[in-house]
Amino acid sequence: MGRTGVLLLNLGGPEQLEDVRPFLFNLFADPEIIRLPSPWLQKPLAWLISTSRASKSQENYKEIGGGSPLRRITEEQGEALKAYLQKLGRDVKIYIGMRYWYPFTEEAVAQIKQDGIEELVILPLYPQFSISTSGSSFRLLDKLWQDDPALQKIDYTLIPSWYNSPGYVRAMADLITQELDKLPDSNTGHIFFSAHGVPVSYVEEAGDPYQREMEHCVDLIMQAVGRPNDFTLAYQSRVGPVEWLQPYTEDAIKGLAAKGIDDLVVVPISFVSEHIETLQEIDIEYREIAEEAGIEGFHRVPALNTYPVFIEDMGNMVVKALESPRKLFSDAAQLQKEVRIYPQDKSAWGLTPFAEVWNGRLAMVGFLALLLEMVSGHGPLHIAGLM
Ligand SMILES: C=CC1=C(C)c2cc3[nH]c(cc4nc(cc5[nH]c(cc1n2)c(C)c5CCC(=O)O)C(CCC(=O)O)=C4C)c(C)c3C=C
Ligand SMILES: [Fe+2]
Repeated sequence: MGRTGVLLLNLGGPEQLEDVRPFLFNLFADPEIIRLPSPWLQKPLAWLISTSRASKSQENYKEIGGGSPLRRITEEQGEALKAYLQKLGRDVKIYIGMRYWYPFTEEAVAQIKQDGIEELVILPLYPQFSISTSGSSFRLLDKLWQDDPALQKIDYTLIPSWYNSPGYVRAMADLITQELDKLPDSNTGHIFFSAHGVPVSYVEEAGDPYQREMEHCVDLIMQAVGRPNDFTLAYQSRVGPVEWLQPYTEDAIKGLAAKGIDDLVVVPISFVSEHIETLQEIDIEYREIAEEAGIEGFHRVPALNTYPVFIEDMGNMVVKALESPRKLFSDAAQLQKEVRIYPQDKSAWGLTPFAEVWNGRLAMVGFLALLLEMVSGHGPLHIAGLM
């Protein structure tokens, strides 16, 4: 058996307040996050949005202690995974590749190369596939692999999504039932799945399987919970002026309050670690909305973090992948056929006269928009919901 590695892919988050603006720049510079008709606009727009959004975003990070816990938790997950694999007799090196902050995916891949890894399992820490998350990381890996013949020698297996993996479903059901059992009447708590949203166009135009996988995932978890409780799936954290998947979490909470629901058991479902959208958005913002709307019991199911049933499931997925190398890769190839991940590839590249004129005009508009924002605090980016 050759040297074996597991690459855990994640989003990354700012560790201190000074990191927030450059982190946001990296995020918005990704065409899988903001889809523009021309790649030339990507960086100017990323600069504009990150500059104008930074202070509001910093306020939110301040409320959770000044930075994201994502790196720490991902490292803990990696250590727990390594220990579990060791128990199974597998000596595996774990690498963490974040998409928008340290340790960057590029650094992890350079280390994998330096360590002479021969067999690699690539495991995104997103249970459901989205163009905007796992898709973006896969695209980056694809580019790194294409540019480097040494990487092409690695025997790798990519796990595109795993929302239906039995251990993951069981782990989610365990944490939900533990929370339900704290209620005076465990059968009446309304189970409220709050998933990170994506724009509707990702699903309807680009073929993102995210919503389909999310709905299937919720059904599987509810079957595993095996209780008579009612449930809702809603989508949170929308950014910008376009339509995102509905129902929106805040509207769904208000709707349930109007129906007289007393106990809401909120389940963060699209992500396996605590992060700003659980600790700030759910625990502070949505709690306030729920309480103002008259819901007395707002309970939150913790994220999986290093919950042993979940870590063991990750370990079992890794072992399965190692025992059937490249088998799961065909799923990913199929996925790439179904999902139009790279719409920008279709547009003409190069500094054509058309592109030059429009980039110049848009840069001027952008600059004026930013000035207006800064002077008045009520410019077009506020109106568009990007600040
Ligand atoms: C499955 C999870 C996620 C999906 C889908 C997703 C899509 C998505 N996100 C944005 C914009 C932002 N995301 C931000 C932070 C952030 N997002 C996720 C997860 C998903 N995003 C995580 C784990 C984090 C990091 C949290 C941390 O602890 O630091 C942010 C920055 C925070 C903020 O300013 O609100 C933005 C912005 C878009 C536009 C998008 C789909 C197109
Ligand atoms: Fe996000």
